[in-house]
Amino acid sequence: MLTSWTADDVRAAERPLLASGVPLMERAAFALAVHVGRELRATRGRVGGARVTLLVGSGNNGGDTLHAGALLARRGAQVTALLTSDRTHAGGLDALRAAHGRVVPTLDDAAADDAAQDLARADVVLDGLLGIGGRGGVRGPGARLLARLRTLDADARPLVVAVDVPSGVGVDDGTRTGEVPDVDLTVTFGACKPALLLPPAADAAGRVEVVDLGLTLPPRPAVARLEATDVAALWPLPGRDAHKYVRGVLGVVAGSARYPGAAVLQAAGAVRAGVGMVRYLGSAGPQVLAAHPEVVVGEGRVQAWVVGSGVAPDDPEQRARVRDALSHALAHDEPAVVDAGALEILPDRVPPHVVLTPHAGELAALLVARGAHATRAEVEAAPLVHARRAHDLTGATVLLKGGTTVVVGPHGAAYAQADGPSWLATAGAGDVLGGVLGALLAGRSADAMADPTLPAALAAAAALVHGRAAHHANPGGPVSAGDVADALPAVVAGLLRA
Ligand SMILES: NC(=O)C1=CN([C@@H]2O[C@H](COP(=O)(O)OP(=O)(O)OC[C@H]3O[C@@H](n4cnc5c(N)ncnc54)[C@H](O)[C@@H]3O)[C@@H](O)[C@H]2O)[C@@H](O)CC1
Ligand SMILES: [K+]
Repeated sequence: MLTSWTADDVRAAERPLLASGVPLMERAAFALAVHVGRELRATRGRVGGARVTLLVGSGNNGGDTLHAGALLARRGAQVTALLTSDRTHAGGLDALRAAHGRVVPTLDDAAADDAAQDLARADVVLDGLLGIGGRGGVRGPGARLLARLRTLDADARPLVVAVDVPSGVGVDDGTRTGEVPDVDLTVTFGACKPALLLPPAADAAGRVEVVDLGLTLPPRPAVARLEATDVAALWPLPGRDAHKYVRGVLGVVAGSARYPGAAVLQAAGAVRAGVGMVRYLGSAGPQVLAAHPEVVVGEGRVQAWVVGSGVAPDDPEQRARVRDALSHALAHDEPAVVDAGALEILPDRVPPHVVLTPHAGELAALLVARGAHATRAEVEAAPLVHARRAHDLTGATVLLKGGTTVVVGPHGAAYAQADGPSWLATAGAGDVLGGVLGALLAGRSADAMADPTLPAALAAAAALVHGRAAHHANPGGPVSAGDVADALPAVVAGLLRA
């Protein structure tokens, strides 16, 4: 599992070490210089003679950058520091000067234009404008330099390394404001930060290297990302004496005369993910049975529900079934996945074993229906913030679908899963995901009732498996939702061996 901590968590963890005289900045700068040196050796064979340009802000992030620049200068690099403030970390500046680095104040437009030539000639640029102390987008001279860097021709573009985080990202919430450099590598100190996992900021971060500074961090990360080796511990495994009812029965209320495919695909996701049994309720029974003879059509006992996919607004009977299923789930402590059409008929408050699976537009509509202001674009610009708002307003666990899927649950539980290829953005893929998640909740129904944060972990696991199934179905190329479902058994088997 990848784990990240907020700026405040990191500061609090640094405090006792700094108080006892541990030279954290020197350690951070040394590790940064090692990583940059490695990149330079890989791209041009050696560090000696390499042109290194430092973008230096007013805080300690700039201090790290200047110290790393000094170390690189001592290894023979030609280092230029572009200062963007009349305040600069004094120790870092002294170190760079002592190592014969060049220091260029870059405070006005003319100076920024001259500096643009430095940027174009550089082998590597270190972004040391803002770290965990940044508030809002980069302002002033730093923003001018980032604009110059962005508009360089592709063949003049140097390697760009972010110091701690790409400047201009919301460190804790993954937003971006104003100019944010698109970096190749982020060297982050003490712990990974949420912005390096969350969309849209993480898209700017490139490869992430975490430098261990020996910090003692709080037990619960701010945002996590499950990896392949985490799935086996979450997956419901059949015991020796298992039978279908023990393994979990999933009630599927999906599809309508107009959209029978949603029901077929949702059943496919659940069946292929290894649920004990699927019970289907709705008018698409013949289509579901034709595709999946193992499904049972009609009412009966279930351990979890998935409701709403492909339920047309003009299908009062199916909407009534969705309402009944939701009431049953709430009255009998059965976990439920609430998708698409069912989001509109969600009760005001629900427990966290109800998992909502909206995309950005549906999440915006859900928030608006509860009196909050949100547009689809705002949700996409700040997925964690809006998923958290939806959790706060409804009580539900929220899985917000997107290129990176964000999951939020109670007690601050949050995950950002970036497992699928862009090809996964295809009709019906969300129905398959709902089926996979329903299968997990049915298989771990009692556990999900006992541990209110488990549904969020299961939702993240479902997103991981779903994304990997898309890769597996057709590496590097297009996939249909059905292909994704078909790939599930092999992907799950592989993950259980991991
Ligand atoms: N606390 C520590 O001991 C350590 C900190 N380290 C580094 O220190 C960084 C944090 O340092 P700081 O707290 O000084 O914060 P930053 O260096 O992130 O930036 C704070 C400075 O930038 C200015 N500023 C804030 N928002 C701005 C904006 N939007 N545009 C322009 N200027 C803005 C502030 O006035 C302040 O002077 C970390 O990210 C990391 O790089 C590392 O050296 C490891 C040890
Ligand atoms: K930075």
